Amino acid sequence: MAPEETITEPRQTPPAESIARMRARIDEIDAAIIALWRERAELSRQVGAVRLAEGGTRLVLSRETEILRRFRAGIGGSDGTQLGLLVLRAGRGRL
Ligand SMILES: C=C(O[C@@H]1C=C(C(=O)O)C=C[C@H]1O)C(=O)O
Repeated sequence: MAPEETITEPRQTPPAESIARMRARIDEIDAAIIALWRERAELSRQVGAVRLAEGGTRLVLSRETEILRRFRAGIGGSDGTQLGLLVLRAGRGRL
């Protein structure tokens, strides 16, 4: 077989290139998480303000419990709970 006819394996992406591509996506994901975090905190703050203005409570524990359950189920174990607690705190403030 002439050299120009040699069948070669598809060129593997060099590790540095694939790491750079994955890191670019990680950076996009982080930016999305930060934007969503800020949006959620602002919405939570607004809901709290409306409820307080109507004479309601700052907290709704049944809803917080359900949110924490989702974080625990979706992320797993105590990390899920911890993250859920941080998300809640970002909006309604510390307990
Ligand atoms: C935003 C609200 O108020 C508080 C904040 C919550 C939240 O950040 O998800 C949930 C329950 C409430 O303790 C709400 O009731 O939806």
